[in-house]
Amino acid sequence: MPSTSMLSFKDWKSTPRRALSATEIVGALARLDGWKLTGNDADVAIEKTYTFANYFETIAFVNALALVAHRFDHHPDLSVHYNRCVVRFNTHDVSGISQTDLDCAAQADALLAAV
Ligand SMILES: C[C@H](O)[C@H](O)[C@H]1CNC2=NC(N)=NC(=O)C2=N1
Repeated sequence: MPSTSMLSFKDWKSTPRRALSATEIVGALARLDGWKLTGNDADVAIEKTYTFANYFETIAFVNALALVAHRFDHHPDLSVHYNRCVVRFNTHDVSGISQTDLDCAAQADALLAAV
């Protein structure tokens, strides 16, 4: 029986990842709020800046995002400031952007949809 633990990520680890095409990335970003493409070649990533009222809220978001990263076995680069956090996702295995990056971006947004 599959684990229903919120800490489980084995289903995601078994999902093969492939680099999305430029057309696929542009189409997907149009359906996400505030995410943009940055960098190029091996440094390409999708990025969003989340702003908060204060440091406590920023860190609470970072901690919640850590759970998403663990579940997906996919870990964003974070730039943490007093009232904002810059989140960057890319997929090392494919040297580009994969569906996992987009899924994690949507999950990051969903963390804030409830508050
Ligand atoms: C072995 C492990 O699944 C991989 O190294 C994972 C870990 N976390 C990751 N995080 C990100 N952002 N991109 C990856 O390609 C990636 N790969």
